[in-house]
Amino acid sequence: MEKIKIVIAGPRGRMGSEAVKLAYETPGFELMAVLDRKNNGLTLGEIGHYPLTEVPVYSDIEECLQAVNADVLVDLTVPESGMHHARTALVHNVRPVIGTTGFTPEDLEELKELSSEKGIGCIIAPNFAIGAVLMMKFAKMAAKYFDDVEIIEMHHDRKLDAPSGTAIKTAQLITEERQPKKQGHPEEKETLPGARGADLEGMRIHSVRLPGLVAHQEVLFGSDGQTLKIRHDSYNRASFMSGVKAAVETVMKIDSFVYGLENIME
Ligand SMILES: NC(=O)C1=CN([C@@H]2O[C@H](COP(=O)(O)OP(=O)(O)OC[C@H]3O[C@@H](n4cnc5c(N)ncnc54)[C@H](O)[C@@H]3O)[C@@H](O)[C@H]2O)C=CC1
Ligand SMILES: O=C(O)C1=N[C@H](C(=O)O)C[C@H](O)C1
Repeated sequence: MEKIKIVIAGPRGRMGSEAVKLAYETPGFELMAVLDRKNNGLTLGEIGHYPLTEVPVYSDIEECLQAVNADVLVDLTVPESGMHHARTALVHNVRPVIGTTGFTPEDLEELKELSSEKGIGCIIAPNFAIGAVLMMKFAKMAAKYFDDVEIIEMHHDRKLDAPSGTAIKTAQLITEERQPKKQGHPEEKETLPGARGADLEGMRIHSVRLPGLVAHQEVLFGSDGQTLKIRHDSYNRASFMSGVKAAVETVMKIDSFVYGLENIME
């Protein structure tokens, strides 16, 4: 079987470096190039710790995709670059697998349209960890029975976006079951702004940032006399890699836009 030819954006990052390892170690994958903000013209071997002396580094995606024959672009960067990379990949008929979070609803709509115009797969995955995807599915199930819910996401303090992509996706899945409802006391007042967290249709989302954390989330449901807590913890970035692998394999087989790994899990 032919190998899946991959370009990875963000190879020096916490996630990108794990993804490089995955692409390098997976027999069915071939790492064709990486996209880095700097180091254009060098090789991956020269900028990282890998014996990948043949893999070229590009700083410009247009130049990269013209020079390299790729099937899939994996992006693990920042929202502005991620969006530019995903859009450009689709234009070049390269299938995006995007783990970068912080996209706006308009960004997602644009990628959905472009993917449909091109008739090729595009996967946006706010969380690649199987446990986190299950947490989101369970939260959606529970929302059918509980009207009151608060999401507490906890991440390392190098994270740029808040709330996390996972928290937003969880909240969106919950809204598919829950009617909008203002939670808490009808006359509650914040004496310190932000104390009650972000508000999505009346449900509250809280973002904790601390050194020492990796990626954690609790979904707390409450009703008369009982609470239900659904929690997921990622203790390292390797926890995301089986999901990245599954997304790369799946994006080759689909011809549509997918937002969230729960949509491709069997
Ligand atoms: N979907 C998922 O399961 C997960 C998603 N993430 C998301 O992935 C993204 C990256 O996270 P981390 O690896 O922790 O961040 P990081 O800060 O460690 O890495 C980001 C990398 O992107 C690079 N970069 C920025 N602009 C670039 C450009 N134009 N071209 C090429 N590279 C560029 C930076 O130099 C940096 O090395 C974030 O949006 C984060 O929220 C993180 C963990 C899991
Ligand atoms: O930045 C991170 O670390 C993570 N980002 C993703 C998100 O925003 O949900 C996924 C995971 O939580 C780790």
